[in-house]
Amino acid sequence: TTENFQFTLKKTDAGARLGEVSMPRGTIRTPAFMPVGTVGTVKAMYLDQVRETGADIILGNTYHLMLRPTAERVARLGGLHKLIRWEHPILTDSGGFQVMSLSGLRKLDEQGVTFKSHVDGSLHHMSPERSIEIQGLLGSDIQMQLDECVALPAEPKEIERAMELSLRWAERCKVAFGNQPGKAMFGIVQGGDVPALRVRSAEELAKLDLKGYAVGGLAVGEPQDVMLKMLETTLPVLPGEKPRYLMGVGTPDDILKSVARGIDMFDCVMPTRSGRHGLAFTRRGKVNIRNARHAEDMRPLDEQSNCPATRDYSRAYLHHLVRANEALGGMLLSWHNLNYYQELMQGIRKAIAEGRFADFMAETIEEWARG
Ligand SMILES: CNc1nc2cc3c(cc2[nH]1)N=C(N)NC3
Repeated sequence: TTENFQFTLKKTDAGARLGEVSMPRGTIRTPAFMPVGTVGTVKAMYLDQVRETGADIILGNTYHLMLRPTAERVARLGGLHKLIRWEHPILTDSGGFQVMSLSGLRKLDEQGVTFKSHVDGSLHHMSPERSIEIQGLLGSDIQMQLDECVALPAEPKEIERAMELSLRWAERCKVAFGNQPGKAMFGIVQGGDVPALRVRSAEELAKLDLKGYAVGGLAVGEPQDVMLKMLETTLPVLPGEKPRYLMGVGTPDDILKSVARGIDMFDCVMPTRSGRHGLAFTRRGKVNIRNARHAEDMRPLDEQSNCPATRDYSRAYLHHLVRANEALGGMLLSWHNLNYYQELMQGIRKAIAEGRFADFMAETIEEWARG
């Protein structure tokens, strides 16, 4: 680790990149999957287990934490890392996406957004400056700019207006963030599904010389081929020596195809949320453990795994727990899925290191299909 934020590109294999982000709190091996810890917890998991699965960094959310327990209280309690007992890096989203998707949005203007809390209906205002202030109070290592996310489909004029506002907010966030050597503020490329707007957003953000760049406004229900097309349009315009983060993505298939196009970092609720609903990701494809076919299947999900949830518990027991809506069901499947995602990332990193990523991707997708 270093006292500065440092991204090192170690190897490329066609479009895929092997790298690492070193920060005072630890090193992030990329391509990286970041478990989502929305309100200061990766749901149904102990953070020791999250670390054990191989996670180098987790996410927190400005929107949720500012509403409860509030950023000021987290700061009084010593910051998020101390409060939740995770001493490795934490990336916090800015609230841009959550305000649009979760709150009763009241007003959006040049200054910021005014919204009603989905927790208690109280009124809140968030400006780019306040979002960065909150992320600072939380002690976040990688802070995201405040952006305006437009739900697709949308009129190109509307997408352009939101993209240009997000660019102005990126500059204000850069000023508000100032100079914090061991930390980083990432910009977020917007532009919806309009290639020319994506390119302009990426070009303008690149001029700000930020520490890293996220591709946002995707994984909002658009088809995978549209998402991949936007990556092919956007990534070549972003500086190659900076990390690229695809927000909210995704399934194992999304991740493989996005790594192939040059994405370094991912976050998604998929492994934890679907685990709580009884869906297991495995090397042989998805297993809906609720399905009656598992009721007396004494096999574990994968006897070769080193994860206890995957190796030691029968599908029959997992089926029973999920059908009975028992907490242990969601706990074991979240643990299994996070471990599967990290094993996938480990396989991806190894394949890039050995110059065989294309084969790894084809073989992995083929094995899922075999079922
Ligand atoms: C689940 N899909 C998803 N797309 C996203 C897109 C964004 C985001 C979070 C997301 N999650 N956070 C932002 N601040 N902006 C863009």
